[in-house]
Amino acid sequence: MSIEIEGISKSFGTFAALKNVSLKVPSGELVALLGPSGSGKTSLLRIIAGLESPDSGRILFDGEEATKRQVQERQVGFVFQHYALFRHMTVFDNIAFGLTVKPKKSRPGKAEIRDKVHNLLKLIQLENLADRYPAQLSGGQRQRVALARALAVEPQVLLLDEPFGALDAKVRLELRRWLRRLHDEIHVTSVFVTHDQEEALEVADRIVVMNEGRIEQEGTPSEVYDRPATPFVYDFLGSVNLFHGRVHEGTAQMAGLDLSSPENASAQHAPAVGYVRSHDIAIERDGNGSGAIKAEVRYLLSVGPLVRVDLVLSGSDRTIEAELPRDEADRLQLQVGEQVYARPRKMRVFVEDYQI
Ligand SMILES: Nc1ncnc2c1ncn2[C@@H]1O[C@H](COP(=O)(O)OP(=O)(O)OP(=O)(O)O)[C@@H](O)[C@H]1O
Repeated sequence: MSIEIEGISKSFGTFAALKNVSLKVPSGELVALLGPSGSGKTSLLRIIAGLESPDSGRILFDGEEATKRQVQERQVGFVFQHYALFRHMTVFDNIAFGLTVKPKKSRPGKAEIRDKVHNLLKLIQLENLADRYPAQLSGGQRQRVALARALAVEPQVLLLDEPFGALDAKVRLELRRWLRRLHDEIHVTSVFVTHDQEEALEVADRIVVMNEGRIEQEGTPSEVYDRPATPFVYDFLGSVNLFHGRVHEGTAQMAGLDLSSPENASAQHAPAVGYVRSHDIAIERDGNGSGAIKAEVRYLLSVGPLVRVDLVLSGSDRTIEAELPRDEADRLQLQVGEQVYARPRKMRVFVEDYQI
């Protein structure tokens, strides 16, 4: 089922949590709402669910107005960060719950419920744990059961609010990959709230980046990562360095670099900021050719397969951060305190309201 969100606004008292948000979620897609705390992700999810009503705007399911529909009529399944399973019920009974409380005329028979729960147990790969109680499961297993419980009633839409937020990093990683594979199998339209960029980039078909109650950008993971539409998106999706400068005679000049910027010829002397991701800064021993900036190595830190290098730009006290594969760092044999050259391989320049 497709979801259309048209011009939704929502305030709590005088605080505007959502400001005229519009979004289309095509049927069968897995969409991540990504943004910092307080950006309005959960509010939007709750409005889609019918747990909250908007002050203005409309929600359409498959093109039909659903704004006034009750939660029960919307056929949505939820998984929350702390979706407490029923403690006194086994895994089997937890998953079966939604089916057993259906009105008699639409309730499946016992045998049908049993088959369905077994199929779901297979789907979440917990076939052997049907008789356990929630307290006898790990956090990751509990969230898988919560997902199976949500899926048991065959929702048209699945809403997930930070479902892996309470789990440790390794389990989170496993579960998000598992969720991606699961979605490839079942294709239920899903909206997934997260503040974790990596999680969104890895799991979602499309990412909606939210900030202060508005959508900053939406697109495929590679679109939002490789072509951030705004400085906010650049900053939010991965570590980034800022180079401050000005536009002069059609060229953006920053930190001793000249960047040709024909589109910008009209914005003479406008302040400009160049954004470069840490992994797009190369370090060289000799800065042959243009485009390299002299810098001093201030700090080196190995993080798994990468080495983080803090560099102080020569002639200023500004620090930038480069990220190198470990073999590249080994080859360069960098030492703290020595002079090197930093070369931004890819820079995106934002001049006031528009970008180059
Ligand atoms: N029921 C409420 N009453 C008052 N303010 C609320 C209510 N619900 C949300 N807010 C406020 O609206 C803003 C957006 O909240 P929301 O939970 O949608 O953000 P979020 O992006 O999901 O953040 P988080 O990741 O921290 O959950 C926040 O400033 C929050 O304090």
